[in-house]
Formats: sequence, C-alpha cells, structure tokens
Amino acid sequence: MKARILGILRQMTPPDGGPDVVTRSLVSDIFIADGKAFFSLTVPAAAAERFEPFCRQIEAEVVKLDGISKAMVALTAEKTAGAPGARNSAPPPPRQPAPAPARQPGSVKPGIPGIERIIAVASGKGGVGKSTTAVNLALGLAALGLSVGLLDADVYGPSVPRLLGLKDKPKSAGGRTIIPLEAFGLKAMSMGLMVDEDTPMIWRGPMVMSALTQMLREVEWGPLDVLVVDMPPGTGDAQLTMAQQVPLAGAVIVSTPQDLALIDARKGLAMFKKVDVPVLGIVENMSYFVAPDTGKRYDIFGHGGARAEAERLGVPFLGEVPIEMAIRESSDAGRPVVASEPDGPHAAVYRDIAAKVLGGLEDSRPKSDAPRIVFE
Ligand SMILES: Nc1ncnc2c1ncn2[C@@H]1O[C@H](COP(=O)(O)OP(=O)(O)OP(=O)(O)O)[C@@H](O)[C@H]1O
Repeated sequence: MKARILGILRQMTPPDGGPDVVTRSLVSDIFIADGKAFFSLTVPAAAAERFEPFCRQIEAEVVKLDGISKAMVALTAEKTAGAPGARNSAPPPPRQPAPAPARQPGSVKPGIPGIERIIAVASGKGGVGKSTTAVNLALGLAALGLSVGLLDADVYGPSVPRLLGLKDKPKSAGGRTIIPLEAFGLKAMSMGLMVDEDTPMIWRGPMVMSALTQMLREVEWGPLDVLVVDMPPGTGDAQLTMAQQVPLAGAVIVSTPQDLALIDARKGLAMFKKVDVPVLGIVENMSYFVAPDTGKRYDIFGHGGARAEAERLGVPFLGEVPIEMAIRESSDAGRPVVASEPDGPHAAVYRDIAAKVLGGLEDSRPKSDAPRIVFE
C-alpha cells in the first residue's frame, strides 16, 4: 500500500513545478492503520502556503485507493541552514521583553462591561491549528464551570462558524446590539456569521479594528467569566493593533513543532510582550501521532520544540495536542472534540490546557487590588 501511495505521489506535479515530492525526498514515513494513511511533506518554507492545497489534493487521490478510507497529509516547512530564520542562524531571542511603549496617562484600555477576562489565542503563522485550539480551549474552560464566549476575530478567514456548526445569522436586539449565537454552551460571534461564506473578505487595516470593536462592544455577551478571542494569524500591523486595543488579560500562542512555526511563534510572543500583554503559555499542536492500531506514539514532526522553546523563553508550556484524525474530523463536522467526545483522551488534553490557562490568569491578576472600605 505504501508503494502504491508513493506511486500516486510520483505522478502528481507539485505547485512549484519542480520534480515530484518522492524524487525530492519530501515525504515522511507513511503510516497506515485501520485503512487510514498518515504522512507529512516537508517543503521549503517559502513555498509552504502554495503546498497546502496540494496536500488536500493528495488526500483526495490517496482515498481513492482500495483499502484506504481516510488520508491525512500534514505539511511541515523546512528552512535551509543559513537561511534567514533558520534555527542555527536565528538571532537569540531577547532575554528581556522589548521595552513597552510608554503608557500615556489615561490610555488604559477600557474593559468590556460584563466580561471578566479576555484572552487571545494567536499564532505566528496560519494553518497551525489556532482556531481548533481556540474552540477546544473555550470548551475546556466551560467544562471547568466558567461561562465562556468565543469571538472569531480572524476576519480574513473566519473558521469558528464551521468549527461550531453555526449557520444562522445573529439577530439584532432593537437594531442597536447583536445577540450572540450559542453552541455547546458557548456564546459565539464571528465575522463569518455576518457575511456569506463565499464573500471575499476585503476588510483591511482600520476597518478590521472597527469591526472588532463593534464585535466586542455591541454584542450582548452578558456576564462572561472569559471571552476567548481567535486572533488572525501572524504578527503584522492588524494583529499588533488588536493586541494593543483589546483589553487582553493574556495570550496563548499556538505552534506546531517545526522550526518555522516556532520562529514565527517567537515573533508572536515578542508582539504581546511589546504591548504588555502577559503570555499565558505555548500550546504545541500536531505534536505527535499515535498509531490507531497499536497505540504506539511517533514523533514524526520532531515533537518537543515548543516545550524547549517555552522553557528557554521563560513562558509556561501549556501542553501538547497530537495530530489526530478525530480532531480534524470533529472540527470539520462542527462538533469540536471536547464537546463531542468529552470522555476521550483529546478532551482531557484540552481541559488540562484550559486548567493551566486559568491558573495563569489567576496568577496574572493584579495583586494590588485597591483596599476595600467597609462601613460598619
Ligand atoms: N491536532 C490536530 N490534529 C489533526 N488535525 C488538526 C489538528 N489541529 C488542527 N487540525 C486541522 O488543521 C486544519 C487547520 O486548523 P485551524 O483552522 O484550526 O488552523 P488555523 O491556524 O486557525 O488556520 P488559519 O490560520 O488558516 O485560520 C483544520 O483542517 C483542522 O481540522
């Protein structure tokens, strides 16, 4: 079967027009278990984005084979030694946080009435599983007994409606405020709920910010213990503005084990430090793979990088999530794994991450509350 899969790969022309991926030794070991095939492609970092649709094409071809019911191809990106950003040549991360911009008197970000804490889920680059993590983290926090909302601020590629299976448009209360939708006990809002799925997202710069402000302030979130914000991927201007403008209690960075994603994750970390938002920790997604038949664990993507990186940077390591068909399928079917298989191993991983996030939030609470004045 592996030979047949390699045969298919040999016949497919990669998006960069180069020789096939087998000839270029870009294909990892192929794991086949229970009729499911798993492998990864390691491609040049600069071409990673173009290869994503190619991975989906490969999956579509591989499932056509008799005896294969599912295929999952993960993309990992390589940096050549000496290239900018390669591990060996990457400049050491700053030991001290970059000096925060001086706060102007009166520039303290106003909180959102009714919302106790807002946390951002961010990633240095796209496609690392940030939205999947945000949704399951929100559900994990809800499982710990908190009232939780989820705001999809990824206006360029909102995925929360798909992940939570939300189709209805939110209703307005008297034309002034928006009533959030509810799914699996979460309150949820997304730009994706306000526009048709096929509508191209053309918001840029200041429009993104005003849309987000509206989502924060004009939605009836009601009393919430935590609002989880699924940030747009990357560390550009839009993300920086958001991190600056939204009254964030903390940020969670999602990364995959590969070098490239970690380098990007470091940029995410630096961005939050710059705007004085505590980083609650790093989640390593698609960290390892467990063969469904034998239960044996394979670190096919060089797992462990995020833990080492977190230690080096002095931020908490929140946990590792395996690459797992059930996570992908449940997400794509709009029934996230924490809600659909609450007793399963993956839900436990996310609940554990949620508990650590909650612990981090408690630790980062301002210790010097104003003294209470009691009249007797
Ligand atoms: N641990 C996992 N195991 C298997 N599949 C996963 C896992 N995490 C995420 N995925 C899948 O990877 C794809 C990308 O995930 P997701 O949309 O959460 O990433 P993202 O970082 O938010 O992407 P984008 O930046 O494009 O919004 C989805 O198909 C999702 O189901």
